[in-house]
Amino acid sequence: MLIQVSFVSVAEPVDLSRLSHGSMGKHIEYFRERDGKISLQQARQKFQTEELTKGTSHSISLGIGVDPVWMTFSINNTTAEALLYRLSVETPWIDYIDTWLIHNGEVLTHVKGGDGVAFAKRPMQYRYYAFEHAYPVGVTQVIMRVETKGPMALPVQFNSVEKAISRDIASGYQFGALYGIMVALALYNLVLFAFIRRREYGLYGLYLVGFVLNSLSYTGQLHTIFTADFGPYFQDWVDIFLMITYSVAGLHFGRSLLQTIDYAPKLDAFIVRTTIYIPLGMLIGLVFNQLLFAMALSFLLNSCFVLLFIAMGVKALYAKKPFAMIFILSSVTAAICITVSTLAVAGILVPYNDYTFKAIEVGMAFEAILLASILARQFRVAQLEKVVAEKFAHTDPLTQLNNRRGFYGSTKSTRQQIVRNGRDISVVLIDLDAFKSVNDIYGHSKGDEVLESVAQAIVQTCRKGDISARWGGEEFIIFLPETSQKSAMIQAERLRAAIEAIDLTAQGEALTVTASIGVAGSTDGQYCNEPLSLNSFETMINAADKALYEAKNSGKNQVIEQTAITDFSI
Ligand SMILES: Nc1nc2c(ncn2[C@@H]2O[C@H](COP(=O)(O)OP(=O)(O)OP(=O)(O)O)[C@@H](O)[C@H]2O)c(=O)[nH]1
Repeated sequence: MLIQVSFVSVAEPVDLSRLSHGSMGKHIEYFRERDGKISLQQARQKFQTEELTKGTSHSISLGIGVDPVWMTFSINNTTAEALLYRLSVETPWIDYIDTWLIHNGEVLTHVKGGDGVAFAKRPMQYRYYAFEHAYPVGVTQVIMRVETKGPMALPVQFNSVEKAISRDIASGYQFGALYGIMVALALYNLVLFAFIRRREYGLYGLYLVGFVLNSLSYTGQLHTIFTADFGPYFQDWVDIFLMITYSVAGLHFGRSLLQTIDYAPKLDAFIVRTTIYIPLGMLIGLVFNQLLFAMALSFLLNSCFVLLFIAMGVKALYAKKPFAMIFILSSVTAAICITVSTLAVAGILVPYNDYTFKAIEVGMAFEAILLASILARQFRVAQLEKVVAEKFAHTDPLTQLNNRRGFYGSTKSTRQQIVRNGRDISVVLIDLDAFKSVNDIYGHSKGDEVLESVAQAIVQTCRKGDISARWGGEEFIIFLPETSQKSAMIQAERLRAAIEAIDLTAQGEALTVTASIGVAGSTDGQYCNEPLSLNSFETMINAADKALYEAKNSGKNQVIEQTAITDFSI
């Protein structure tokens, strides 16, 4: 009878011959240690006499800042020999875990661990609490006491050692893939930043590095690799500072990408202040050794992070910024995934399992990739803008002809070739007559229309190979390769007539436009009695200008060539 009573409240033992691996969550019964610390003996009594709560999912998730928990489950080794199994609690932040194995009423072993215990003293040098034991034939009761300041999420796993090792390998691959993508993206963006010096690439790189460090830290991996011997005190502080690196870099990346300062100055200033004051508050916490205070601030920043991201996206959408929608999509996805993981860890609404625990990482990876796609598109837009800017640097926006810079650039190679071959070049300079009065009488836009029409007339009159440009306000120039001054005169006269014939009306009346034209050029490869040289081009333009001046002074609407000019020494 007594034996029967003692098993009433303890769940059926798990048969090891049928279990090579799995979660113990649904086999566990537990109670909370509400009235001060109790001994193992007292706990054993409670397990036998009190009503216990049964686990319902893979993890016993009870929330943040809760009383210590006593848990128990039993396993039954029905084989003929002891079996080596690994017992683990797969949350790395649990402060203290004590496990007792009880066989035939005797305590076989007591294993202490948790991140409150120095890494070197933990039962396995591992990122979370785990130990291996050869379970003897028959029933062994496992009793655990867990105490932690952080979230009480207790996914208890019981695996044969082979299975435990293969789970380790699988999780190594998963983390490797995740961090591999993140680190590759981070390096790529940091390299881009080093070469093209755009802040958003650098900040995005830092954001990704921060994310990886944060993940390494809260999954306990950092402390098994880099900071194993630094002690739990150091680890706690490192954890909370690493937690905020990605949010700080991420927020500044968002500001820089969306240029929030231009259309949401208050939000922008709030973000700047948040990313200064919260880390500052944490530093003060460090100086006064107030871990809980600093921890609360880091949680606050990380919770605000996603909300501020969404707020930036919404503001950008209202301001009709490109990429705003995809920015919102990425941050909302991340927010949902972070919420899922947080609720699962806190034991509220969402069941705890491998997927819900890792949702935060999947969400962040998804967000990182979407943000990378924004940067890639932005890169493309910047390239297009550069091409357009380059075009405008050489083109007059009103007439679409070359400007001065475009003119020199596009004539250069032809000039060099002609000079080498001893052939002819000519220059025609055109200045509209009394153009000021067109603006004054009919307005500036009519003046613009005239300039466009003249540009068209020039393009239509030019032969293939001629290069025209807007030289100044109402002045145009044409470079005529393989053309002697004599031939240039004929072409200039044709152009003068074409300009005069432009069919324009203003205020219901015909508007006649005329131009004065100066021409200068070489004959038989000679210019000013010397073979053409590259220098003679400037001299030729000046000579055409003088001829133009002459045309203006002697009645306008005419073409004059440089022979009328006697002084070439410009
Ligand atoms: N609409 C318009 N006007 C321009 C532009 N660039 C320069 N102008 C005008 O062109 C006029 C040039 O005037 P002036 O240099 O006195 O020349 P003009 O009236 O043609 O006189 P002459 O050359 O002596 O026949 C000025 O009124 C400028 O404002 C432009 O892009 N669009």
